[in-house]
Amino acid sequence: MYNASPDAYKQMMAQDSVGDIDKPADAVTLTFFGQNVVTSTGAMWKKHRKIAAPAFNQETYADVWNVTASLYHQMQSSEAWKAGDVINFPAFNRFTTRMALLVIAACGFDMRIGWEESPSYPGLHSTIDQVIVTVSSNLLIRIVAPEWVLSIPSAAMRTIKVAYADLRQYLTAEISSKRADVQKRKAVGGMTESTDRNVFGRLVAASEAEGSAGLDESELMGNLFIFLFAGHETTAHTLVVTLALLAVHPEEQERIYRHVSDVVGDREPTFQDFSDLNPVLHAFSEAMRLYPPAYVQIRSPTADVVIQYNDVDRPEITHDVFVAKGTMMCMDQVGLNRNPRMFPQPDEFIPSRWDGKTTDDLLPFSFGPRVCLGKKFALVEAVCFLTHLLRDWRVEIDLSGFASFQDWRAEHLYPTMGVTLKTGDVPLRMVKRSRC
Ligand code: HEM
Repeated sequence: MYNASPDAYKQMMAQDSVGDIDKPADAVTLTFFGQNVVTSTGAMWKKHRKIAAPAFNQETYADVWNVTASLYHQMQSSEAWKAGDVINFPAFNRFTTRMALLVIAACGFDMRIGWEESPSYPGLHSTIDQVIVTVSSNLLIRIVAPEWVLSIPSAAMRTIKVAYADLRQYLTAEISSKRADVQKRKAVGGMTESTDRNVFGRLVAASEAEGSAGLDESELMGNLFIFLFAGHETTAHTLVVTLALLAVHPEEQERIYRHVSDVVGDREPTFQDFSDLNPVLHAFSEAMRLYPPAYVQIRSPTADVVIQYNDVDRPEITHDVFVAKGTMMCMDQVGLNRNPRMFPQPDEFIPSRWDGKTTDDLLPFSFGPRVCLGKKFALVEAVCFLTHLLRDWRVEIDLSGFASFQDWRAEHLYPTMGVTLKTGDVPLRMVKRSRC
């Protein structure tokens, strides 16, 4: 059964894993490093969520802002950004991917890698940032292909196989070093460090706990992997799409620029500004509505359920839909987010449609008890990055060779559906604003 009704989606997801709706076990595929908070169901999911959730707090979000801002400034000082006042980037998504990866590495794992650094670790075949990018950009092969496919003697398969082995080796070494660190502090009765409270610290500590509250080694590994992956791909793609859509809607971009200038003037934007930067947030939300990265959620009722929806022509009338136990439900995020009943002119980029709405209305992050754990993390990172960039640069696209924006969009913003929904390389032109 396909669902593109936001009302029905909210009703179903409100019961997700706590009522009569659950993830069907055979629809879950990201378990090759071990069960984790995304893949597990029932009591196991509750345990994983309880362990990881406290790591997502105001202290973390302030860190996300500061790390993103610092990486932005480092990026600005790098060679690629010194090419002049007008710079053409053939694949701007590489910048947003690197940004999002380094932010989750720093704020989730305390791996503080500079913009131009590529740390290598003993025994790994490439630098750790390359390893993570190779692993996450080849997830689909890993999911759909049987294990033996990785042994096919081809350079591509070897690269993937080696990257997976390297990531496992790296995470194992990081776990040992974190454990040794915590033990040392405990032995001298020392205080816990703030890094013990980030998601990595909490997961490692939980792996030391005994009984049903603890994580076994495979669950620990599974969660570390999922946070690295979920924590960067989705944000990176939405960021580049936001910039491309603002490039073809210069009036929206100018509105944001004026707002940012009014709020922060010439000073450095800070985390305290976050709640005053709604136009930036709304541009990101609107891009995510049009291109929802997690484009489908599969659910199945564990008992017969009844869903209500309002009549299309007479919304005051409610209909019941009976959904039998075991029905496979495909929650279609593209359909939900382009449903004209909730989003008039659904295919248009209209950031102001989010004015007066709350982030509960942002269905691309899901809804209910299993709403995305990294939602605010992603929003803070996005608002910080976009605020800095759009204040310093005007973003444009090069339409030469294209009859219209539609043609450009069909070529460069064509979504492909792999593990997440993403586009190919997005070429963008940056034109320096006079204040920098
Ligand atoms: C634009 C960015 C993001 C989008 C659109 C997004 C979207 C989603 C969606 C739709 C789900 C529900 C999936 C399902 O139930 O089948 C989800 C779950 C999750 N996300 Fe995100 N996500 C984003 C960023 C992040 C970040 C930055 C992190 C971590 C730092 C993260 C961590 C998680 C986790 C751990 C879950 C599982 C929650 C649970 O099942 O209890 N996400 N995300």
